[in-house]
Amino acid sequence: MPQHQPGTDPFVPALAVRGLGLQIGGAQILHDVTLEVAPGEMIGVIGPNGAGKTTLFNLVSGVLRPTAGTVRLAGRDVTGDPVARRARAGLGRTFQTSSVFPRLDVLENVRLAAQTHLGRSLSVLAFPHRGDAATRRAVEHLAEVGLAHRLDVAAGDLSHGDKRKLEIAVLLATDPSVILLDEPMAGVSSSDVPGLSEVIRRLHRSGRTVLMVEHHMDVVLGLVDRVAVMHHGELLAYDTPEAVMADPTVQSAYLGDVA
Ligand SMILES: Nc1ncnc2c1ncn2[C@@H]1O[C@H](COP(=O)(O)OP(=O)(O)OP(=O)(O)O)[C@@H](O)[C@H]1O
Repeated sequence: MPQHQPGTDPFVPALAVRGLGLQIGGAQILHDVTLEVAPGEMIGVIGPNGAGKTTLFNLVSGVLRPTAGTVRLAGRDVTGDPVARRARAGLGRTFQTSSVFPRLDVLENVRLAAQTHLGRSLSVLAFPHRGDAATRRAVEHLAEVGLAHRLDVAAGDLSHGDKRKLEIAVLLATDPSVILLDEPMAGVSSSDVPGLSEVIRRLHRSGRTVLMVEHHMDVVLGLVDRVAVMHHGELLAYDTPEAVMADPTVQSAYLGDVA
């Protein structure tokens, strides 16, 4: 059982999406998506290309505004809030493409995020030292993702798998209660997949709430509590991996498409 983070109420969903829709021009990109995620739960979001997975993440994180429905974080309606306010409310997100500063070293990438979160100025000239709060926090998060031995390496020199781990450490430095991972395995070599999966598994075990869009079915099914299956902008199924895999509608609509 995942531990619940302090201050979270197990009876209030960490994330609740109700009747969420997005219409652009005449196109219905997302239609009537309703799902709840309990504190400490890990959800996999799957579906064929163009099914609406990234759009769902964009609506939840505030990159896009829905034309219908609501988004609630720990019971609070954030539907009208911009990205930064949702981030302050505890929503953290990684993107499909790498977002690290390639010329800065691993420690500096995370220290900057920690420093910003702790309310200090966003400056690499803030004369950091190993004992300051932001640096301590950065080292802790880098240990959590298994990069404690690579602090001085330029982020641009890391493998794709290690860059993904670094992005997760950057995210952890902002202390998110709900984490959205958008295709964490994208571009990662197959030899790096097990290590990265283990890092994600640890995020879950530490009690954080995680939603993950991922095409690697074996990774998703081995990690998550429930799977949300998207198809043509709608939520086709939302259940345990076993139930979803056994669902004939899912098999024909999704698994049939990708076979
Ligand atoms: N701003 C937009 N304007 C018009 N169409 C859009 C817009 N954003 C997304 N779409 C369309 O909506 C559909 C869903 O796209 P989305 O990127 O959410 O799918 P996805 O499931 O994440 O796909 P993938 O697995 O390829 O990343 C696609 O057909 C896409 O072309």
